[in-house]
Amino acid sequence: MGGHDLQFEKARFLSLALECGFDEQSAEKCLDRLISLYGDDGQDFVTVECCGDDFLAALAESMQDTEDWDDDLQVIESEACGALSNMFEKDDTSNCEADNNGNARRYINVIDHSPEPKKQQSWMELDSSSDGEDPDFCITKGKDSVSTTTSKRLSRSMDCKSTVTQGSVSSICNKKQRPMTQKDGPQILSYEELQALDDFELANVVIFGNLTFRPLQHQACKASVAKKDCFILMPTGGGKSLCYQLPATLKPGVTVVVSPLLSLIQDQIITLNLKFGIPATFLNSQQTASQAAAVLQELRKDKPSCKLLYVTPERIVGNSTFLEILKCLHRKDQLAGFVVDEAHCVSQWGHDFRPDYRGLGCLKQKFSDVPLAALTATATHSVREDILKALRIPNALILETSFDRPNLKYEVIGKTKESLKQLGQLLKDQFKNQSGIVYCLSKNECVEVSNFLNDKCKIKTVYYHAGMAARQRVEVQRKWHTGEVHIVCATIAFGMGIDKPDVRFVIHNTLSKSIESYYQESGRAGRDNLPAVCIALYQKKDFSRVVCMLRSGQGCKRENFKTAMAQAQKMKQYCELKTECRRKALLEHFGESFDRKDCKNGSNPCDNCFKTSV
Ligand SMILES: Nc1ncnc2c1ncn2[C@@H]1O[C@H](COP(=O)(O)OP(=O)(O)OP(=O)(O)O)[C@@H](O)[C@H]1O
Ligand SMILES: [Mg+2]
Repeated sequence: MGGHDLQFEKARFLSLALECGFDEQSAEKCLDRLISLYGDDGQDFVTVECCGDDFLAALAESMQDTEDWDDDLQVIESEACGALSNMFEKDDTSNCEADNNGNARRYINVIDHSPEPKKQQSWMELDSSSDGEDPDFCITKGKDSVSTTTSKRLSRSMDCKSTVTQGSVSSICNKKQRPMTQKDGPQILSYEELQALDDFELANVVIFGNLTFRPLQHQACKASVAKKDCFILMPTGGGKSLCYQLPATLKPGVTVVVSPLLSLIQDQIITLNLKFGIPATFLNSQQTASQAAAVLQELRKDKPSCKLLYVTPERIVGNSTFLEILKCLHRKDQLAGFVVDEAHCVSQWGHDFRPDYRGLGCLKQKFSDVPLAALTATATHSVREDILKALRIPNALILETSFDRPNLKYEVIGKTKESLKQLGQLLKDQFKNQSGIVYCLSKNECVEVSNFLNDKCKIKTVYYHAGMAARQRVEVQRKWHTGEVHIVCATIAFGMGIDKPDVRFVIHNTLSKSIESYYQESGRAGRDNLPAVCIALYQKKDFSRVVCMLRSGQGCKRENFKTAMAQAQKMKQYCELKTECRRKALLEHFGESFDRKDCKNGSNPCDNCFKTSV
């Protein structure tokens, strides 16, 4: 390459760096080092195509970061394990109270998921007063316990006991709750209505407290009981858990659920055992030997009592003891099914690849007749194909709902010079007294943002990141959930297993590292299906910080960095869309075709569609 060409190439490198938000001076220095590294003979290779990524990686490294990235969730994971262990060590009866005969009663929440926006809550009593040996399920009418045809159908396989009084699932008021008024009163299902339900519908009402199914949940339950392999794609908060938890309670035996994080497992185990009364347990590599031994002993019984067993992937892949247990369950006809939750972790092209997930293909290889369900909210077409192949379920029934969340309004706002002031103003103008999350890229950023909002803008906020002590994090979660504080400034550590229905806004103070991450994080808004806003505050400079974070996270693996960069570039493109529909861009990323008119004419058009429609 001649000198002229090198100059030309240098200009291209510099414009690449500027485009990614790096400053010119640092870019020039880094480029000089790169050129000298290749020496005179190797200068032909100094092209953006050959070493653009290496250049960006070196530039990111040279930035002498003071930022404290929050990509190490190990601390939170260890604590989740501790919390889980504690739960199983003490007999938790906090959710129960005694009836007149001294029997423990458990109350569960019934949420009406009718299409009307306002959700109503009522309370239903789970009666566990009869003996525990041979559990039965009965519907009582008035005072007399009448075993109905429906109850017999359910009693064949359910482990939970429930009482539905007055011929209806209705307001058996939880004494711990406020009394109900006419307005927020109970949802009543008449005795006849209950009788008309099929087994799945009845279990959905009685065990899970939902009056209806969401799209595809019923099909997913049916497929599972019919022993079909399934691939379930539903948006964030769409209700994927029910698709395997409900059939697990109906089917004989144990359903083994693979989940990537202990914190997610912790959430599920608590909900299943304490809210729904479904016996569920877990196994993972951080348990003590005696804790694990107790679970294994239970699994070795002829008829284990637990319905769901949660495991992290490393528990399965290459673990011969556990595979033996699975074989033993299988021989006894007690292996009801496998579930791979957050299945995008299987694929290297997904946004959250976990190497151990890749080995889960061994499940179908060893237990070909045991149905496997894979579930995710974020999979592009190629990721989906990759997952089906890796899990060896090429003929799985694909159940897919739209990724669209029509109640979410997507918006990008260019940052001004005083971006924190701008954020404060935005919160005051648009989200006063509303619950929301402000996502930040690093630990120091979330502390800084929270302090600024508190001190300078007089907006009450709290911050959350993985570096805080467990006690503090629990306290932050409590304050936010109870509405004591409306706004959390957090890193991505805040989010796993969060299921707060009334989050009205998610603001990204710094863009996410990929479209998949953005979809997941922004998807925590509006889980109650009411309108909510997802705003990304953007400036080019922030992208260079994302590059620095990716560089620090991917170590020296060139390929990983390259993939991560490609994903981050797409997020950047999303932020830089001038006129195109953001909803369409998000959905098309996941391979879903979408007509822009639906965004324009919908009740929550994205900012670009809103601009062009007025
Ligand atoms: N049929 C239903 N009726 C009413 N509420 C439901 C129904 N199904 C699920 N839900 C509720 O919706 C919320 C989200 O469900 P779930 O956690 O299963 O979502 P998800 O699809 O797994 O989301 P994520 O992708 O974030 O993991 C939960 O609070 C759940 O109780
Ligand atoms: Mg889920």
